[in-house]
Amino acid sequence: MSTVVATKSLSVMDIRARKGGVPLVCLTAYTTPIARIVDKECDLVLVGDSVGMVLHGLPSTLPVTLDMMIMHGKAVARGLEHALMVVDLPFGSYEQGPQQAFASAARIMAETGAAAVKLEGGRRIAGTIRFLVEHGIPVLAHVGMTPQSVNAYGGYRVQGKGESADEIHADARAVADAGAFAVVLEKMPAGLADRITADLAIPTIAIGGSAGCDGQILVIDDILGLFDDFKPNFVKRYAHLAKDAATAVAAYADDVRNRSFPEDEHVIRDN
Ligand SMILES: Nc1nc(=O)c2c([nH]1)NC[C@@H]1CN(c3ccc(C(=O)N[C@@H](CCC(=O)O)C(=O)O)cc3)CN21
Ligand SMILES: CC(C)C(=O)C(=O)O
Ligand SMILES: [Mg+2]
Repeated sequence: MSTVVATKSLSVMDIRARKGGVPLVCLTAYTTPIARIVDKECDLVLVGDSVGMVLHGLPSTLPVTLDMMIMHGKAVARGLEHALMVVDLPFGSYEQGPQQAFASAARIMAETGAAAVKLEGGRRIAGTIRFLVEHGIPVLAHVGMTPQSVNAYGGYRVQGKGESADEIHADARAVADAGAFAVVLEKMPAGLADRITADLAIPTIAIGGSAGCDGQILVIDDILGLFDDFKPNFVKRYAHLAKDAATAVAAYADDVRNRSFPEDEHVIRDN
């Protein structure tokens, strides 16, 4: 009989308890092989609606559907043993109110095994967050620059500069009061991210925030150098895999044209 080491995966309570502690390591994942890789280092893995832009070539996250999120959620779940899995509620699947949000979130949880969902918005969505939490669905909130509002912003612009800092701070407070177990702070001045982090009792997870936040999250393809369409200033590339892939494809193409591939070891002989 094989010995199975019981690897208990992290819960939302474990994430919540990391407030003020060792920073939470978070990344996105969309596929099983990448989930296996990030699971070894991450506390939280997000199946982000960024999947639409990163893997499907869509111009924004707005066309991403609930069915797409569920398909990628199932794939990621197969690769995780340790990290907490969170799935984004896509644009159009929750804004009508608590009932619509619950139906969408319940499908995600039942069909993928996700431990929580993430939705974008502050004060305007706080009632929905409260409803989900009261009905057993943990929520990761997301305030600041929320990409599903790109058309309202007129671009992926920094939010919370100057006067509007207090608006973002009020949004963060509202989602924490509504029962979110943590909140993503996206693309805002570091000073504001620090003030929110000091004020809230729940962990803040930054993407374009501050090193003082309780955790950091980035899109996996961005850190691997696999996504080249744009590079937000908050992205740090730790590898250049698109370049490596292009080099590999060019070498294969050369080999095929010169008949250097296949070699002896790649062909089947009769005896
Ligand atoms: N690959 C990827 N990384 C992300 O962080 C990400 C996605 N996709 N898709 C969904 C949203 C969109 N996000 C964005 C998108 C653009 C900027 C941004 O700063 N854009 C710059 C242009 C950068 C460039 O062109 O190099 C801007 O000034 O609008 C920030 C966050 C964050 N999310
Ligand atoms: C970058 C994170 C926060 C996200 O929402 C996504 O990947 O969709
Ligand atoms: Mg998202």
